[in-house]
Amino acid sequence: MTEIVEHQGDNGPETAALVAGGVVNVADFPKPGIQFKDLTPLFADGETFHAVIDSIVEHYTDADGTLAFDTVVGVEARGFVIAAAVAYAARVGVVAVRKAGKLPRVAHSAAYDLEYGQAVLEVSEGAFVAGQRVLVVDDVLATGGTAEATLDLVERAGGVVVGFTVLMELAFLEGRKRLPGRSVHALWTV
Ligand SMILES: O=P(O)(O)OC[C@H]1O[C@H](OP(=O)(O)OP(=O)(O)O)[C@H](O)[C@@H]1O
Ligand SMILES: Nc1ncnc2[nH]cnc12
Repeated sequence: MTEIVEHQGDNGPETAALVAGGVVNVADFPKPGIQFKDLTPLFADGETFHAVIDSIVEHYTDADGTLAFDTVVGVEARGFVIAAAVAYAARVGVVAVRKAGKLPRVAHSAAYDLEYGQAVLEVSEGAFVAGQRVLVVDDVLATGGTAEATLDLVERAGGVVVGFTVLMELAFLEGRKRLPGRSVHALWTV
């Protein structure tokens, strides 16, 4: 069995503890051998969800209140929950990067592997103004396939990725190795 080593995460031990308290481990989902991290309890707890979203916005806000991003991207489906809340709290817009076949006006597609399968992600025509600063958010960083594909799509669509944030990073799957030179931010790392 993999030994789980807990680290505090980039926003400090209090935020890491909040995230940790909202995650349930489910063995053998969606396939045998996968330890699935279910963050739906975190989303369902209003105070925790609020604190976690505020913590992300604060991380990208400097001392005089200036935001480091112009828009937020969420990755289907769990990333949508986080992205919409971050965008609302920061008073910016939100862009959905979707699984194949869901968008009516596809500009770019990217096929990728994730921990338990393969998929294709797509971004809409006109999703970004050229040079727009983009924060990409998701719930989990595992192997990094989803993140690598999403960041590539954002850049092909004209956005400038200023950061990638997740609530939980499974460091033993080494997702950061797929994201060299990227600013990766995890609230809780195991
Ligand atoms: O780092 P990786 O190995 O690529 O895995 C991380 C991705 O896997 C999950 O999404 P999933 O595709 O299961 O979609 P869902 O949100 O629709 O459940 C998760 O929300 C991340 O997007
Ligand atoms: N183990 C895991 N738990 C939850 N989401 C995931 N996405 C990829 N791997 C995952």
